[in-house]
Amino acid sequence: MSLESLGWGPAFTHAFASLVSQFPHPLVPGRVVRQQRGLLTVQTASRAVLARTAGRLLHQAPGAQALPTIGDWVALQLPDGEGEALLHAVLPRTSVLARREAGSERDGQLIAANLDVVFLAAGLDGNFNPRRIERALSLAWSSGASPVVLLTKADLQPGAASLVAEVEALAPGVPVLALSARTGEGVESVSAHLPAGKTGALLGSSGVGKSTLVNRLLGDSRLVTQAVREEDDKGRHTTTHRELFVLPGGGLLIDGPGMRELGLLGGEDEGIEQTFSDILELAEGCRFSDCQHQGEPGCAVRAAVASGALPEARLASYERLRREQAFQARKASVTPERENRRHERARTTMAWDALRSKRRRD
Ligand SMILES: Nc1nc2c(ncn2[C@@H]2O[C@H](COP(=O)(O)OP(=O)(O)OP(=O)(O)O)[C@@H](O)[C@H]2O)c(=O)[nH]1
Ligand SMILES: [Zn+2]
Repeated sequence: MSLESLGWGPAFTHAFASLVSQFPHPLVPGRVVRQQRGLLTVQTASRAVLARTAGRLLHQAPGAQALPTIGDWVALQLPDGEGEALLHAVLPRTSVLARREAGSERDGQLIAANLDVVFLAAGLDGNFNPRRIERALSLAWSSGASPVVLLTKADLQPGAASLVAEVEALAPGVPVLALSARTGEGVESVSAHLPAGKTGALLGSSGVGKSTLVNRLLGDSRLVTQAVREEDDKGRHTTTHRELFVLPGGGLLIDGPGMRELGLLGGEDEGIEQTFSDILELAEGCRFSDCQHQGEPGCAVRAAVASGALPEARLASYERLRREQAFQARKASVTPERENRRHERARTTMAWDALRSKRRRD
């Protein structure tokens, strides 16, 4: 596989050449094509290897942003035989998509690097929310890549055309495509935005149809590119990896369950987020990113209540809903083992009670 087909260009050649001279051992360039937590797979011109980040890079890196992420071009020291390669350096990025952590001193968490296009997918079914698209757009713009909005599940929405117009109005100059991964309608216009050698990332909350779309785009090549799915130690499918797929037309697309955990695009609490977007926006101004608005210093939400900008009753109903939701989430997360232990304890208690009452009778 040539580096050019993975998106390599003259700027990288240049950066790599000046970097290599600083290392005593031979290095080869490659691109991070798969990431599962800290485990990276790097594709070089000759092969794909697992790579470990060199200790020096780990310790010298000024902040998390300097560490390798999916889409990065890196300099590797290949192993003599089998085994892991050592990743010594990350080449300067042309763009970087990071989760924003408002009010925090820390760097944003990296999502992907060296993107030309960021596809923001939103479903045209029940949860359609232009506000969320707006927020996601600002994140995409700040990456340095160009956003393209994908309105999925168009087959479920007879009024798709007017919603496209609505989104176009809030995002002047941004292509807005309606498509259906189910019928295939509009899917080819997605590939048209990703010519050979260009890299895109697909972002969107769970259920908007990202996997279905990727399957459509990949066609038969999915079977080749899809590696064995990892399982964690409990045999569950892990949901954190990101992968760079080569589309039949030569475009490169980063996707994976890890691409949906973008706070801005909403998750399970998106109903609440939607309803109380004003509070969430205020909360971005809180000093602590995990502020509970319970009297922490620098709390922008409490400040808004104090100034009268946010009615106290509205904050109270938001907090009540959050508590209910947290309770539901805890209930849902009772694991079988925990459930077993509870039964175990109940049986033991019953045995003791029986023994005690027997003693009393004796
Ligand atoms: N009607 C319709 N349903 C679709 C379309 N695309 C996906 N779906 C359905 O929507 C559901 C979610 O699709 P996925 O492709 O798994 O969504 P996802 O965004 O990958 O979700 P995660 O894997 O949880 O991140 C599935 O039941 C799909 O069959 C579409 O274009 N039209
Ligand atoms: Zn606060």
